[in-house]
Amino acid sequence: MNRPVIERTRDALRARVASWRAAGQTVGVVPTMGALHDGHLALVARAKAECDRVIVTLFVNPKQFNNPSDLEKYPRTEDSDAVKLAPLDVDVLYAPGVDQMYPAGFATTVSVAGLTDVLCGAHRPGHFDGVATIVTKLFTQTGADRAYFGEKDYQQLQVVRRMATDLDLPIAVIGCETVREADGLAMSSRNLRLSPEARTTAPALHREMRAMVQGLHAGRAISDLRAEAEARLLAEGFERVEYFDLRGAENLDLRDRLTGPARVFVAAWLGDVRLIDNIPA
Ligand SMILES: Nc1ncnc2c1ncn2[C@@H]1O[C@H](COP(=O)(O)OP(=O)(O)OP(=O)(O)O)[C@@H](O)[C@H]1O
Ligand SMILES: CC(C)(CO)[C@@H](O)C(=O)[O-]
Ligand code: BAL
Repeated sequence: MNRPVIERTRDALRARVASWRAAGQTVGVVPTMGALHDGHLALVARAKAECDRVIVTLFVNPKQFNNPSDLEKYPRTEDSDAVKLAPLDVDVLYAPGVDQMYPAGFATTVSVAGLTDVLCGAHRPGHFDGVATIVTKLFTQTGADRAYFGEKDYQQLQVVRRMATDLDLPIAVIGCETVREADGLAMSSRNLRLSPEARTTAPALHREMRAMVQGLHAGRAISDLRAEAEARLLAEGFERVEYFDLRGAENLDLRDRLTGPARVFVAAWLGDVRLIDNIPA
């Protein structure tokens, strides 16, 4: 039970990884923006089980925030994050400053076409360019063999897989199931910003996704199911539903019926918090 060593610079991180490599050890990385919860810790536990050494990264990446107020309000809890990682014996918490990741003159963007045009990509302009750019840097800086991402951010997982394949990055991208609260709400750092009342409303999102999947299996039309789900969410106190779609699990192509592997995806605003979730259909 040790708090992880905290590294702040790419060069110090690389020196440490080089010493592990010299000893023939494998390295796993879990990229995060901090405010750690049990969803993150499940990724870390899986990495620990599969790799000799584990790096958790903590960087609130300004380039992926399309909304300045969202960036400003993003929870920052590095000290308690380090405490939460101690029982998992994580080797390094890599928490670089913005100057390490985006030094003066930084001018490169990694952009994945197609997959990023839909769902969150359509509603958060520039978001996935910011994610793909920073994840590319985290992969090259850590030199990890395996990287762990949650299915809660399913579109992100697919974008990162595409990017790693297309750029021949020598790293395996592993997707891990969404960890939920007992009432079905997907764990998320942004849940910390829900008012107590909004927190009691939030599990409706998961309930409505399950109702949608049940309805689809019963042969009902997606347009009717979507209209009913949206009406119920608005009646329960959600301000706005951004999308509520059935899409192919790999290419995220829009579907109007169940054919092959597919998932239901939702994004909705509750107060000033944007919640996203998805489940297999
Ligand atoms: N409930 C969860 N179950 C499994 N993985 C998760 C869960 N929540 C987040 N993750 C994963 O943890 C990694 C880091 O995510 P991040 O730090 O953005 O946390 P988050 O809870 O998703 O925060 P946000 O509120 O920004 O969505 C991502 O790969 C993300 O998919
Ligand atoms: C992958 C990630 C750490 C990149 O900043 C972020 O998008 C996240 O926390 O899911
Ligand atoms: N969990 C995905 C990161 C973001 O919403 O910016």
